Amino acid sequence: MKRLTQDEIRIFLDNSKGWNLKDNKLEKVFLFKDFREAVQFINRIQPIADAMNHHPDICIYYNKVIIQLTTHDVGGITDLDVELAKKIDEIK
Ligand SMILES: C[C@H](O)[C@H](O)[C@H]1CNC2=NC(N)=NC(=O)C2=N1
Repeated sequence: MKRLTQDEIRIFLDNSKGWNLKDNKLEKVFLFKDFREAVQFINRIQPIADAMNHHPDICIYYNKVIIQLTTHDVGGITDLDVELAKKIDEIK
């Protein structure tokens, strides 16, 4: 994995929809009809995250899911976080 520079992070944010920088993590808020759909979304993330061995921080508030991405092993944002962000966008 490769830690991203601030410029590389900015390029991803500028070219993505809904991802922001929060506490030095990539963050996006996803809204659903209800809790069931929110949980189903998280369940679709699970096999992707396990296959990558890279896992999101997730908060769920009824129909709102907040995904935060950082690489805990290096204490920063890496290419794995951007890769996972793109895969999560694909399954929304
Ligand atoms: C031991 C295991 O491979 C590591 O702890 C992996 C698991 N998933 C991970 N996920 C994330 N987001 N960051 C990590 O550093 C990380 N490390």
